[in-house]
Amino acid sequence: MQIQIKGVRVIDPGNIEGIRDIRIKDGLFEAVSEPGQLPDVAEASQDVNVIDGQGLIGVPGLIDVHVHLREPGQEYKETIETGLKAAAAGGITAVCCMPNTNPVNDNAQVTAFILSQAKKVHAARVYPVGAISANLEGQKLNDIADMKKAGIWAVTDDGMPVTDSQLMRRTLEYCKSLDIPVLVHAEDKRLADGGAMNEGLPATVMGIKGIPNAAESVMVMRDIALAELTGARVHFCHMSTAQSIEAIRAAKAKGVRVTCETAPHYFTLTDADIPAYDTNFKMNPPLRSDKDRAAIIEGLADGTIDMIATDHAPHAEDEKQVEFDQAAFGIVGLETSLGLSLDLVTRGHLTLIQLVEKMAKAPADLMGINNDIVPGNRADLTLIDMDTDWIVNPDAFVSKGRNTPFTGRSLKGAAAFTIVDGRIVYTRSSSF
Ligand SMILES: NC(=O)N[C@@H](CC(=O)O)C(=O)O
Ligand SMILES: [Zn+2]
Ligand SMILES: [Zn+2]
Repeated sequence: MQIQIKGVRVIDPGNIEGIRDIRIKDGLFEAVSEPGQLPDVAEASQDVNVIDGQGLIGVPGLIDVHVHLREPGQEYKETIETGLKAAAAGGITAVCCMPNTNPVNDNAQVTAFILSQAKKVHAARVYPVGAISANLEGQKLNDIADMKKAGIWAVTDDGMPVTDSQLMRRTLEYCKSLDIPVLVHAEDKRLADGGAMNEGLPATVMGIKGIPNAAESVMVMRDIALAELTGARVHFCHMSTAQSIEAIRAAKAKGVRVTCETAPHYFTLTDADIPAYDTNFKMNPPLRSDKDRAAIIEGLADGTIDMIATDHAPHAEDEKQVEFDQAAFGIVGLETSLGLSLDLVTRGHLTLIQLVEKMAKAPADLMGINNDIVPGNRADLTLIDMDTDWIVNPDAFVSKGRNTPFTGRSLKGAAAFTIVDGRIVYTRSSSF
């Protein structure tokens, strides 16, 4: 299949910013030219898919470095197929899947299984992340070198912190020698102490046990110290607090090799927005105060926060339709991420170029892949319609998960086309 995109505004930071015609062939970008320079499609062969790029923005395929696909083992929540299709519907061309499946992705067989399942699906790509410790138990280090050979690009015990600082030091030394990053779920379980939402007035009013900011930031500070000690690459997942951002800002200024992500809910919502006992607003880390939300936006704007990832965490209805403190932590995010993130541009917090850096370029840098829109590179591309107004309706989600706090929210901007490996894997229908 060939694709020709005419007159699209391309934003590929550091490479292109302007109107271009793009030709895609055999999975690769074949030509990227100033408008009017490509031969007319009528001259080309019949199987050319022509897209009128007018009014659309073309960006390198969006990459989400933090997604829970739930397969193997919890296919009732999500499968690799539904998750990768949901990603495509959200304009995301590649996802990194967390290892907290059942069995855990703590060995090369599970990694190979995930890759083989993904191969059957024509949607987003998958980049598996392996577990640090056997069964995420924080005791025994896995054979990370073997998993790397099978296809992982990073490790994490996400969902669980690595409580043992010595094990974390060994992990960082091991991963430094393999040149792969360690993704940190920063949580001090003793400080979190079984809490279910942010510690503060809203929790007190609802009578729900709170989780203090320090439950996150003390572990961020510990792992900055260990990154400094070992020289390893540390990436902090789902940052939610002002104190974490302050610590990472200082670490970067010192030259410590750390990066971090936040998720759309942390720059969009606060604990004061949680309707009484609504478990679709429950996730880990929890929604914080307005001061934290402001610090997250500031961190995105000044570059302290490198990227936006969803922490897409689908759960079944019966895991959410229980008392707040009993409900599963986590919300879905793949299909709302772009719309919510574009709001940062609308509100003037980020430029569109900065947003593309946070949703496509910085993730690629972390993973060591090149997603520039240049001839010869494989064609992963997201075409964004900035003007489309739509309302979040979980019943229309491609994901099996319906657990979103954004039901009924009006958003502006969405993926019009998602192209992976030179194939259109998603086209937005006009019925939205
Ligand atoms: N974020 C969540 O609230 N839940 C995640 C685990 C995690 O990301 O820590 C999950 O797997 O459900
Ligand atoms: Zn986590
Ligand atoms: Zn997660």
